[in-house]
Amino acid sequence: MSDPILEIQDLKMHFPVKGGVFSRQVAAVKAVDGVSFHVGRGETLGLVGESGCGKSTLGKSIVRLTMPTAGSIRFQGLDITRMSQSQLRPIRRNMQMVFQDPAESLNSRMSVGQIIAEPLEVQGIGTKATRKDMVEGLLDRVGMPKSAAQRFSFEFSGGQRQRIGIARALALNPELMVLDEPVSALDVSVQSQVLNLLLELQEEMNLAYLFIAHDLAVVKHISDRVAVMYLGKIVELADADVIYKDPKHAYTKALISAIPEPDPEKANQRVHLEGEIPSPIDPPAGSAFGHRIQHPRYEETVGMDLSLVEIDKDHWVAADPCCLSEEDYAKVQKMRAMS
Ligand SMILES: Nc1ncnc2c1ncn2[C@@H]1O[C@H](COP(=O)(O)OP(=O)(O)OP(=O)(O)O)[C@@H](O)[C@H]1O
Repeated sequence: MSDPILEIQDLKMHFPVKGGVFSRQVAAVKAVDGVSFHVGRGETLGLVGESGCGKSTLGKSIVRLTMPTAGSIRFQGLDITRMSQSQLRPIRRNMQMVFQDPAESLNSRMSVGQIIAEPLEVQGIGTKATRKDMVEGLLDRVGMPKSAAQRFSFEFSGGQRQRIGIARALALNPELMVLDEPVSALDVSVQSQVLNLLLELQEEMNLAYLFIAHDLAVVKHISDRVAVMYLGKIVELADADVIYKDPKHAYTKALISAIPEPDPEKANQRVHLEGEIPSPIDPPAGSAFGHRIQHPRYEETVGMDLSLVEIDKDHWVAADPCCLSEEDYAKVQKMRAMS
């Protein structure tokens, strides 16, 4: 394993739900509910799961756009979980976030040059003249002409706007980028161009990526490891090729089978995801996926420890009898007893 740049331990982000005449907290949305993982230097960890499972909330907590409810975030060995905004300022140089919708995340009243130069200005880097050179260098790095600096982001296509967003995130020479569905809003042909750009930049700058996506197809080519998230928790985590070739969890298997398959015979073997995702306000007491698929062993899982167990080397899966084959569940129990 490469040296971890980011270590997340039992992270929780619960949003209060207020009600009644006194607007008191009556419940909580458990958007992220006890997540642990690490990202190595220069590594890409893909984070996948359906809409609403807590991926964006997790990404925003990691770059501390929100203050997590519990758990810890260590970045470059420093505990940043409860740091104030002023303490975070020097750290933000090294960790940046790129958002899904380039149109929304780029200020339409600023020129592209101003957008890219803004983080440099905030950090007090360079003079106006040197920042101009830096902006041109950054545009060149993401495959855009220097002349783009004088124009506005809305004058560009979706793919070009995402390149501008990436140039802005690169301005401070970060070591970690949290990429929240950076290609989901783009056409398939443009997606692969932006993914290739991210791969090139990673190689050049030894960048680490936390790459968030809602389907496994997008993260397949870019990730070293993949974490699968369901209702605020990680249910499986392993090397990318292991996740695709030997998935253990029923939810991972369902996500894999949703990847478009040109071979009609294989396409027929699709596992359809049935039922509704349970609410993160009132999650099931037992297996959240078992509850969704109305698994006959669901009741057994109420109050059970369903946390991750290392079933094979570096392959972690939730110890959930509703979601594993009998053989894998027996193995998981054995591994847990041994640890
Ligand atoms: N500020 C907030 N206040 C209350 N609930 C929130 C807030 N932000 C997110 N949530 C809820 O937390 C849950 C997780 O949302 P989140 O956006 O993190 O999921 P996601 O997996 O990124 O989904 P998507 O891909 O649709 O963005 C959802 O139920 C959402 O409604």
